Amino acid sequence: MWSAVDVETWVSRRTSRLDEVHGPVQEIIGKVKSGGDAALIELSEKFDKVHLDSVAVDEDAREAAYDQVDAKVTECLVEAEARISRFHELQLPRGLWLSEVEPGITLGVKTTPLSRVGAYVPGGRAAYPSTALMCTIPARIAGVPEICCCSPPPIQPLTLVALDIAGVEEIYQCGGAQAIAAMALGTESIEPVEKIVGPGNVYVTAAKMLLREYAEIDFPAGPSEIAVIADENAVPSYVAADILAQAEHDPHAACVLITTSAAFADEVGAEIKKQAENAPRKEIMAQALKNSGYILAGDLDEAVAISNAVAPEHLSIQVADPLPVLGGIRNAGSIFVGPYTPVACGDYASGTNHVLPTAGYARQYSGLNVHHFCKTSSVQMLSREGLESIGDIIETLATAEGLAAHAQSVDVRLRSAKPDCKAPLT
Ligand SMILES: NC(=O)c1ccc[n+]([C@@H]2O[C@H](COP(=O)([O-])OP(=O)(O)OC[C@H]3O[C@@H](n4cnc5c(N)ncnc54)[C@H](O)[C@@H]3O)[C@@H](O)[C@H]2O)c1
Ligand SMILES: N[C@H](CO)Cc1c[nH]c[nH+]1
Ligand SMILES: [Zn+2]
Repeated sequence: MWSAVDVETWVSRRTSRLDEVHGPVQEIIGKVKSGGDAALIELSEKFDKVHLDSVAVDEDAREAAYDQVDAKVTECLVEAEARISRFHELQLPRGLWLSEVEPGITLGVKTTPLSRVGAYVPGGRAAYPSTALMCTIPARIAGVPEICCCSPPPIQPLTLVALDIAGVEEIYQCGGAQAIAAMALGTESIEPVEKIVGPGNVYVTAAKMLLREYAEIDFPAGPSEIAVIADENAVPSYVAADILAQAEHDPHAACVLITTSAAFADEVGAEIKKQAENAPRKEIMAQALKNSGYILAGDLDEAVAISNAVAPEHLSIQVADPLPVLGGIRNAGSIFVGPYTPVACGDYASGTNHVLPTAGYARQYSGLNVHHFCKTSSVQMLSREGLESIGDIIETLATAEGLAAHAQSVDVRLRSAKPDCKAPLT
């Protein structure tokens, strides 16, 4: 169950799964496109075994959910909300900045929140109130005025409470690829959104990838993963615990230990066996551990190179001198340094976001943050002096491209008599 794996096999196995479900997911998308709400209700019966009269969740259901949630859990969700908000507020870009880069030429950037976004909160194998917070708080902080959320039926009271704490009022009970299709294409009840964020299983992720023509997405965020870089100074029981924490999410979760010590790899294997024995989700863990294992590295530089090739969702660094290792990391969704930083800190309560790219996509994507919910427009303001200083460049290049009207738009200003108009900021 715990054995050595080689990098190439491990990396290639993880990226191949989305193609396998393209057929069924296309079929689901087609049904939602033609059938709207009725298709959502039919697909919920088929995949979630739940009969719905309507997909929309009303305010009464949101309020009633509090009675079904332990008060201490609600309290902790409120605490987590505050910490997640604090970290994401630090990311807020300036609404507008302007800078005079040379006399008469002022350039800048105007940042605008998206108008309407959809958050997918998974709910198949576990309730994910923490993900409800992670998906929606950055959107709220960015200033998105309309945030809607879909989660599989029957929607979990925990998810409703978390969404209420995050300030989300537009909620639908609808899961899987059909939820993504509904948010991207729209139905009678659900207005289409500009962008869809949030993790999910392989059906959810495949639908997000296939519907990018209709709605922008965050990134593929599928079954959870962890890579641990450890030397012989690390604590085997801590490393095993972090591996099992991600393994319990999904049979397709994948965990890899990259270590410089074969003896340490064996100790972690023994700990995994011991800790998994009585774990409530041991069957899921056992499946996930089939996708997992260890890689022996000659030294920490090699371990870093292997980790960068893997590009894990979560990277835990458990070595005596972690900062040089951290410095070498190029590809990782979220990084956890030192023995007292379990990945669960970022999953729930430190404040960082746990919606992260999986399957090697940390190579090109960043984890969810406030910038995912903003777009920028560049801004420029030139005075006559500014235009004079670059007019010749514009006219020469426009003429070289055969675009005389471009050249004329400069010429008409500089060669004609100065009209009675005033440039801003002059
Ligand atoms: N990467 C991240 O940021 C992150 C964060 C949290 C959770 N996760 C991951 O999210 C995933 C959640 O998965 P889940 O399954 O628990 O919940 P989910 O909400 O993603 O999926 C459940 C839905 O899948 C659909 N479905 C199930 N079987 C199907 C089938 N045969 N054909 C078509 N559709 C089908 C159903 O409609 C159901 O509503 C886990 O893999 C977990 O590891 C990832
Ligand atoms: N580890 C998950 C991301 O892969 C996030 C999560 C939610 N709840 C617990 N963990
Ligand atoms: Zn987790």
